[in-house]
Amino acid sequence: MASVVHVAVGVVCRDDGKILIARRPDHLHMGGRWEFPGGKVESGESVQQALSRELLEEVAIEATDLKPLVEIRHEYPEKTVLLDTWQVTAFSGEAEGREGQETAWVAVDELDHYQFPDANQAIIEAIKAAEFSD
Ligand SMILES: Nc1nc2c([nH]c(=O)n2[C@@H]2O[C@H](COP(=O)(O)OP(=O)(O)OP(=O)(O)O)[C@@H](O)[C@H]2O)c(=O)[nH]1
Ligand SMILES: [Mg+2]
Repeated sequence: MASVVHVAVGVVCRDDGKILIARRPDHLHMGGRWEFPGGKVESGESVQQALSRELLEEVAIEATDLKPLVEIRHEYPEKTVLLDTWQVTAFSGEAEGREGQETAWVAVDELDHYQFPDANQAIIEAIKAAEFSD
């Protein structure tokens, strides 16, 4: 059985309710599509540590408060991912694509206008559901 890639994913939420998305570089898996920033959990790291590291490396955001949102397991033809997704409710720093990626702050009801990897539909639904329970 192929192994599952454990990925820490951050839904960074600004005070005005907008969410940070970034465009995946063309040469990567799901290149050209928009994503929530994050990356693979490395051995010896907790998922929170991985997420904090990835947010700083990719979009210059220092997360100061994380809460679990949803875990999505998705099978792509080439690999299976576990998207361990957290809401970043407090952070410091100005978001910028440190790896040259385009970034955008998007209202929840505009997320549907962007093309994400297939696994992300379930994350977007969880974001919409969380909005009403806050
Ligand atoms: N970061 C992130 N990855 C996602 C999302 N949705 C999704 O299917 N993935 C998949 O999760 C996998 C791992 O994410 P990644 O490429 O960001 O990993 P990483 O930052 O550690 O990259 P690296 O391996 O180049 O160092 C990729 O196959 C990617 O396509 C998402 O919203 N955010
Ligand atoms: Mg990444």
